[in-house]
Amino acid sequence: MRIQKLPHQFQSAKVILQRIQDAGFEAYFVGGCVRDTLLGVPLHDVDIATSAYPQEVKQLFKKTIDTGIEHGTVTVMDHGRAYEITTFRTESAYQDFRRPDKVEFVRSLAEDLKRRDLTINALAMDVNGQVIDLFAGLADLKNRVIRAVGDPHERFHEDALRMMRTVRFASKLDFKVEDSTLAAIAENAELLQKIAVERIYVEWTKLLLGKNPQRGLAAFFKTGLYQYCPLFFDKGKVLKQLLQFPAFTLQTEEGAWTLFCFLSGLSLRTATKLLKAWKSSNEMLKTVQKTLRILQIEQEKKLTSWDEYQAGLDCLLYANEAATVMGKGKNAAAIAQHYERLPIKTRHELAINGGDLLHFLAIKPSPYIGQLLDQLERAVVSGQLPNERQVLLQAAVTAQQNHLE
Ligand SMILES: Nc1ccn([C@@H]2O[C@H](COP(=O)(O)OP(=O)(O)OP(=O)(O)O)[C@@H](O)[C@H]2O)c(=O)n1
Ligand SMILES: [Mg+2]
Repeated sequence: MRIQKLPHQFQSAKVILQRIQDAGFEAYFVGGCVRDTLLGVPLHDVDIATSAYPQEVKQLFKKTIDTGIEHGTVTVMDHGRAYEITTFRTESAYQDFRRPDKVEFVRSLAEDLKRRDLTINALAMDVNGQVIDLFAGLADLKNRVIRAVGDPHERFHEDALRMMRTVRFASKLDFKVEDSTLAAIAENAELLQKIAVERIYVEWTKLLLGKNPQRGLAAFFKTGLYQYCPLFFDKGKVLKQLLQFPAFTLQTEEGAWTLFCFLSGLSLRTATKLLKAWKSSNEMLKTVQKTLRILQIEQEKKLTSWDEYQAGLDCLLYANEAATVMGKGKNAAAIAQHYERLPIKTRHELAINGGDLLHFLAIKPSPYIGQLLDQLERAVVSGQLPNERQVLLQAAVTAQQNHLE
C-alpha cells in the first residue's frame, strides 16, 4: 500500500531520509507516525529508523545531539527542526521485564519491526509513502484490532509496560484487544509491578482520556492488570461501576482522577494517599483535592458562593466533567456564568488588605487581622457586604468592637 498524500510533518523529514539513503543506508518512518497517518489523526512526532549505526548517522549531518545514543537514538537538527533517528535494533538483554539497558544494533528492518509491541505500531513507511507491513498491521488497523507482534508473552516479557500500552490503545482508538493478546496480559499481569510508576501513570491517563475509555477499562479489569497498579488492588468495584455507565469520554486528567477518587468513596486524605502512590504532581494533587471536595459537597447540598469561590472555575468545570459521567452533569456555560457573578474571584480583588486593617484599626499585627480579613472576604463573596473600601473598613471597626467586648 502506498500513501499518496503525506501529512506536512513528513515533508521536511523526507530530506533527512533521502540523505541517509544516498549514503547507502536504509531509512524509514516508523511507529506511531505511520499508524496515525493511516488513521487520519494528527501526528505529534515523526520517528525515523535506519540501518545506519549512530556514529554513521552523526557523520551524515552537521548538527546532531546524542539523545539516547546507547539505545541507538541520535537527534538531527536541520533548519531549526529536530528529528529522532534510531538505528534498527533488537533488544537482546532483558533485565527484569523493563526496557533493556542494552540493545543490539542490526542492519535489518524486519529484525527491528518484529521486536515492536503491537502490529499497528510495527508498520514502516519509506520516503515515497510505501507502507511496509510485515505483521498484518494494516489489516488490524482496518479491522480495529490491537494485537501483539508475534508471541504476546515474549513481547510483554521484553517490556511489561506494553500491557498497559495495549489497554491504552484499546481506549485511545476504540479498538478491540485480540483474544490471545488479552489472554497473555491476564497471564503476565503481575509483571507490571516491575515497571516504574511514572511510566504506568502516562498510560493510565491516556487510557482514561481515550476515545472509548470503557474499552480500555474493560480489558484493564478483565485481565486483572489493574491489581498491579499502585493502590488499585481493591478497585475492581470502581472499574465495574465505570463500565456500567453509558458511554462517556473525559477531557482532562483532573476530571478523570477526581471521578475515580469519588467513585472509590475516598476522603481527601485517602485520595491524597492514592495520588501520592501514583507520584502525581503536587499541582494535580491540589486540584483533585479541591475538585473532589466540590463533588462531596454537592452530594449534600447546593454549592454556596463561598464554595464556588474557594474551588475556582477550573475545579468547578473538572467536577462537572466527573459529574457528567455519573449522569449528573450541568451545562458548563451556565456554571461559568454563575461563577462570573461572584463579586470577587480572589482575595487580591478585595477592596482592602491586611495593611489597611492594621493602619485603620491602629493595632499591632496578630492572627486576629487574618481572621478579620477572612470574615470580610466571606461577607463580600456571599454578598452580605459590597466590595467597597469604606464599607469594609467600617465593618472592620464594628467587628473589632464586638471582638473587644
Ligand atoms: N514499550 C514500547 C514502546 C514503544 N514501542 C515502539 O516504539 C514506537 C514509538 O513509541 P512511542 O512514541 O512511545 O508510542 P507511539 O506508538 O508513537 O504512540 P504515541 O502516539 O503515544 O506516541 C511504537 O510505535 C512502537 O513501535 C514498543 O515497541 N514498545
Ligand atoms: Mg510516538
